[in-house]
Amino acid sequence: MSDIIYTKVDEAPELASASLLPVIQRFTEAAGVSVGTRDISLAGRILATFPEYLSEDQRQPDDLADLGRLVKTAEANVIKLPNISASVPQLVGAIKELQSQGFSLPDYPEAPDTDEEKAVRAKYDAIKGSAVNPVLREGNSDRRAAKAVKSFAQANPHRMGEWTSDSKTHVSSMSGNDFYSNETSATLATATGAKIVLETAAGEKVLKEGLEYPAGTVVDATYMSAAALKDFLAAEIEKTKDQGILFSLHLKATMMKVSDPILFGHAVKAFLAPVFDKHGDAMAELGVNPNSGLGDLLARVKDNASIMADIDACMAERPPMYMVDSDKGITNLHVSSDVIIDASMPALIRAGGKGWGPDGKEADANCVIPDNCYAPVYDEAINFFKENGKLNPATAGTVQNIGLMAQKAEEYGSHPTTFEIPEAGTVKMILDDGTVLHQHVVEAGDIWRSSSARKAPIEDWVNLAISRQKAEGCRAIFWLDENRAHDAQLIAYVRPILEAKGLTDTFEIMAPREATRASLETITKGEDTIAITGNVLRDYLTDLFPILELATSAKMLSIVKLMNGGGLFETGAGGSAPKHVQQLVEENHLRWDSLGEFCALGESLIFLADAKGNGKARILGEAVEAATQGILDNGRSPSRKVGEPDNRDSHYWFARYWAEAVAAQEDDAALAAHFAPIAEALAASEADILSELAAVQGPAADLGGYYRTDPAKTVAVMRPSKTLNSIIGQTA
Ligand SMILES: NC(=O)C1=CN([C@@H]2O[C@H](COP(=O)(O)OP(=O)(O)OC[C@H]3O[C@@H](n4cnc5c(N)ncnc54)[C@H](OP(=O)(O)O)[C@@H]3O)[C@@H](O)[C@H]2O)C=CC1
Ligand SMILES: O=C(O)CCC(=O)C(=O)O
Ligand SMILES: [Mg+2]
Repeated sequence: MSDIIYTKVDEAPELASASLLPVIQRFTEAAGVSVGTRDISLAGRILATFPEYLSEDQRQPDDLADLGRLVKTAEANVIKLPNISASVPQLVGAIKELQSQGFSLPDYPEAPDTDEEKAVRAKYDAIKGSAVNPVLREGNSDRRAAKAVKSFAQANPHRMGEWTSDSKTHVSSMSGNDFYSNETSATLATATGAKIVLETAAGEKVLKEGLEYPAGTVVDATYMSAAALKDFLAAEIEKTKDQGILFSLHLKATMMKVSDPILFGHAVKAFLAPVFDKHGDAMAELGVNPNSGLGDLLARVKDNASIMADIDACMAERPPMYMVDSDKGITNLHVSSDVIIDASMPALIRAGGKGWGPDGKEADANCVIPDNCYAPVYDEAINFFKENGKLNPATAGTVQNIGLMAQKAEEYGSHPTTFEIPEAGTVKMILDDGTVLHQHVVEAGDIWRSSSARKAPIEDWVNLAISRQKAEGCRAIFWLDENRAHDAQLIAYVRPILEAKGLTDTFEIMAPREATRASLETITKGEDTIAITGNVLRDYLTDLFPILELATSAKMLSIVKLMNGGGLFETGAGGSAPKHVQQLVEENHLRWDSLGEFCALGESLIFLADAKGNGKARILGEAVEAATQGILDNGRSPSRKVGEPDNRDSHYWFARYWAEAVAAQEDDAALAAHFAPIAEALAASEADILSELAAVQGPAADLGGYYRTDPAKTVAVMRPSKTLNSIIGQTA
């Protein structure tokens, strides 16, 4: 096993790796540190799942399972880049591409019938959505902007859209019968097994059995009423039209992979309600599944003139929709994975409450976020900016995050314990001793979910928050709502730990709405605060605040202190930026910023130095920090425009600053001597390297695939400088 594992992923970060990883492997070799890879890409995970369909030489090991074991050991040192959490259209796209590349994989069974089809579907469904992060995250999360990154953002503030008090942008959520209002929660006194059943007039149907919870686990259950959701969506569509603003829906269908595609499907149905009323049967025959989005729907009905005419007539009556890409006519309801609330809401807030309309112009929007668990965060942020005007990134303090996520804590909606209820009845969670822990009376179509958080991760999270607050000395708030069932159980864990340590006055506990306001007030004053949150708010806030403070979450330091002693270093807090790949393919310019990778690499090397007593690794790690500073100080980050320096140029500068920093240090003369000629060669060849890199920009680039690019073509595109390659050498 290599000392450090660098994950192979998809899209923009994977392209960046083709250029950056050879530098990392070459430089770390000098400290006796090996950097290997494990494939967690969507394509790689698909291939690893179906060996029986592949020839011997096409088969791939199950690297995710391997990493899942590694992160439970003290030896783990993993640099984790963002990977695709696939929606169904993305999964189907990846399968088609792999089939076209000669992998005879089975099709994704849309409506599985035979036992074989059902088995294939179950395997594909396990790959869907957020299937990687919950396996690797065997620790809680510590996300913040490194000091250098925050200072740089203050000295070079990005443009922010203006907020005015008359903005019509607002958040709309259900008035009840949602996950928030129906939640029940309990902490288990002893370890137990459990099952989930649906009792109907016809008898008992087991939804899930074999659940096992250790003592102290907080177990919740709740449901959203489909009828209430339907009424809510219909009313919001009308209200949006009356207000003359854009209709927008914000969900996280990738991470909440069971619940949120269903909510998304309800919105598609509500928007096209008259069309579904009239043509429902014909559309079902054409294979339309509203959960797959408007894009898939249109592709299936395009040859039916009568349905198309009714769709056009319906859309003409509807409010304009918030667009993902107005040039290409891609709406908010086209593909569920295109609108990811953690990125979409902050982008809209950063823009002064504006979204793009179908006419390509900016407009105010109704931000529909059906459930009330976390919608108040965005609602209050919008209220705050309407009252106070936009945030000033030059003077704003920072909101750091300590997030509960270890051992699949609070994996709402992505759980194997989330169900779309097939028929009316009572859902019960029954413990092994017969106790009914939770029960809800439900109707057909309601979405019922249970999630849990174990005792050890909760205690670890509170202790991590205590140590981070001690290190920073700033305000620290537990974002917990005492009126919410689940949060009340967590508060019962938090208070005694704080009391026992005499820290009750050091920490505040506030509901998300109040905590949002308090945090915005704090950073507006130029002060810092730590948001100590559950898993979903960890996700939401580590995009919201970075996007306001730094323009992007790509620059975040994202450390997962694994509970068994290892380290997992995530890069940034954002995703895999599909738009960046598109630009590279069209005009050979990659605007992906690898600052997240640089930060993670520095942390990983210093962690390795501590864990293995490797002094050379520490020197390399400290030099990475100096190089990252150099990138910022000298403005070497990628530009967004073709013809200007891109990701590849930034890697050249990173390699050069890194080599120069090692060559300049005096603690290890041998290491300095090893790096001096590399630094000199990089400096001496600056003009040649930069002109070789610049020469390739402009024309289209061929990667030989999207989900599984051709390795040789990718290297040719991402390493176009012969001079740089001769200094760095080949990938190990
Ligand atoms: N941890 C993980 O594994 C995560 C995976 N994802 C996955 O990523 C995909 C895309 O998600 P999406 O929500 O659109 O989020 P992204 O974070 O990929 O994109 C939002 C926007 O942020 C900017 N951005 C993000 N990263 C960088 C970077 N390194 N350098 C420069 N700009 C950056 C880009 O803005 P611009 O276009 O203006 O340049 C981008 O379009 C999905 O498949 C999703 O499932 C999402 C979140 C986390
Ligand atoms: O796992 C995912 O799909 C997304 C994770 C994410 O957005 C995050 O951790 O910030
Ligand atoms: Mg996120």
